[in-house]
Amino acid sequence: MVKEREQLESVVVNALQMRQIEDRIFAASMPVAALMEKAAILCANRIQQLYPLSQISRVGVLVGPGHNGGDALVVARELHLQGYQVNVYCPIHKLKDLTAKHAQYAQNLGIPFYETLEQLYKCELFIDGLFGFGLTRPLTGEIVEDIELLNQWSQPVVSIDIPSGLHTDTGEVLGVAVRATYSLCLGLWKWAYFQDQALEYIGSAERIDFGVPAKDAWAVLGQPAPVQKMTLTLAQRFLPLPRPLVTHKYKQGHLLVICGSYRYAGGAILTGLGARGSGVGMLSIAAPKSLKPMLVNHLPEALIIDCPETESGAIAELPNLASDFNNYSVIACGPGLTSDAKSIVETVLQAECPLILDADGLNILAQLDSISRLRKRPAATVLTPHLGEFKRLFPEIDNPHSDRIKAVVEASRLSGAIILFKGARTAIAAPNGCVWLIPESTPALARGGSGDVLTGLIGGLMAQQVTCLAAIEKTVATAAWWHAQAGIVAAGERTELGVDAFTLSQYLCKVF
Ligand SMILES: NC(=O)C1=CN([C@@H]2O[C@H](COP(=O)(O)OP(=O)(O)OC[C@H]3O[C@@H](n4cnc5c(N)ncnc54)[C@H](OP(=O)(O)O)[C@@H]3O)[C@@H](O)[C@H]2O)[C@@H](O)CC1
Ligand SMILES: Nc1ncnc2c1ncn2[C@@H]1O[C@H](COP(=O)(O)OP(=O)(O)O)[C@@H](O)[C@H]1O
Ligand SMILES: [K+]
Repeated sequence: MVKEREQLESVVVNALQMRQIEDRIFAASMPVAALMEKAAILCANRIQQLYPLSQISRVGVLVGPGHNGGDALVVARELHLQGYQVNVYCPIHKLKDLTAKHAQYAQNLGIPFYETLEQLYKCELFIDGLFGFGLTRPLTGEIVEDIELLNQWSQPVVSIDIPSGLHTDTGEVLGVAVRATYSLCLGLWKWAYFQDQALEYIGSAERIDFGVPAKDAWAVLGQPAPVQKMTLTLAQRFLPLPRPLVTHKYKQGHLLVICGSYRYAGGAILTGLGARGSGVGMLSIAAPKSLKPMLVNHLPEALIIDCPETESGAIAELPNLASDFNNYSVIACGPGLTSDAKSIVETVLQAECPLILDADGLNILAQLDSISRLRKRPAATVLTPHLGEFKRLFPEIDNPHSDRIKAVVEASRLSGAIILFKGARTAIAAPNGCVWLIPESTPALARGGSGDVLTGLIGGLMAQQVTCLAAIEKTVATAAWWHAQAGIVAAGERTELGVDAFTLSQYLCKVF
């Protein structure tokens, strides 16, 4: 049972799936009112922990017409019974039956209901129960003005299930949305919590586990669930630890990194440092020959393969390497190559081992119009685009930022590759339909070179796990989670301004 609850923590659903799971619970005779009571009492308890009566007393509760409003009224009732001064604002008068019952009871308890939001301006805390996952069309009219007013005020806001006005799946703002301090996601994590465009509305995210039966979740989603968030427990499970006692360097994976140019020399170092952080057994770096002294200086453990250079200082060719690709477990190619290294990417695409393409590797892939070739490769390909690279690679996918989860799934389907779509909430999709979401990160990582560290880390982890390649996407997601956590730990110690890419690489070893 414990394991099942733990598994449910990593499940991420869309509104339709949540509705289907809920319908199964109700069909099995759970009373709707009892489920609401359970979920909302847990919310009330959490709100009291966050904002104890000793610190605030006056609470404004915003109640919508559906069951999100019903939840809010249960919270209002409980806080009132605990001694908070609760004021309710219920802008839409036509309520669903259960919500109307709770409104009636709250009024009978003597909780005051007000006609305008302005009348609640003295409240020290707001509970947002206007709309939950039932919101599908844009908000209009007075409610828009109410939410705009609430957003202008400085009091904390706790949103129940999701900030009102956000689309549960895409995280899109439907006209206007509440900017929450905390969002208490009910039951199972919803997609919006992992969509970049929703983040500034969600505030701190918490899940309220009201006991969704695992069998209902698996019946709707299948098992394992197709969309999951990475957790510490899972990341630890997917790491190549413990190492076997009897092993040697080549058994711990041999990563070949192909990167750098005279112009972008640092990209080669940072990718190498990311690989170093992964614990990979052997690291080889193919780079323009003029970079060799510098690379040896920074990465004495790496084998540097010095390559002839173009006039512009890019790698001109890979000496003897093309025939030797079989010596490597994995190849990571791209950071700092410049667009002059086209032939290198062409050559690397012929390698028979798993391949990670990043940065200029991706731009060249787009220029070569070679996405369709990836499917013919005998081993897995991992592409790690940020939004700009994503658009160049997949021009047929409209507005990928407007639903990053859908976009990454589509990109993986189109290319047959594992796609890691970088962002504030990085999303990873595999051709088998599995999606992994990275639940937290830090804007400290929005700095040149942090992606290079990630490429090395992914490559190094994959190289160590090359024997279980059925689950490459798990390894890629573990690397992305690790990278984000290193950023969080580093920013915690050094502020968000203190996490340059080199520093980030030094924090990788502090995460686990
Ligand atoms: N899942 C679970 O396990 C549990 C779920 N629970 C809770 O139920 C919530 C879902 O409840 P819900 O289905 O009643 O929908 P909700 O989000 O309250 O809003 C729908 C209402 O808004 C209305 N409406 C829609 N758009 C509108 C617009 N633009 N402008 C104005 N009105 C608009 C719409 O009206 P209609 O479309 O019918 O005209 C309808 O009346 C969920 O988020 C969670 O909090 C918990 O109680 C227990 C466990
Ligand atoms: N606002 C943000 N919040 C969290 N992580 C971010 C944010 N912006 C960027 N990142 C992360 O930083 C890395 C940047 O990679 P990339 O854009 O390739 O940079 P570079 O090419 O300069 O190395 C990615 O892993 C991305 O997910
Ligand atoms: K809400």
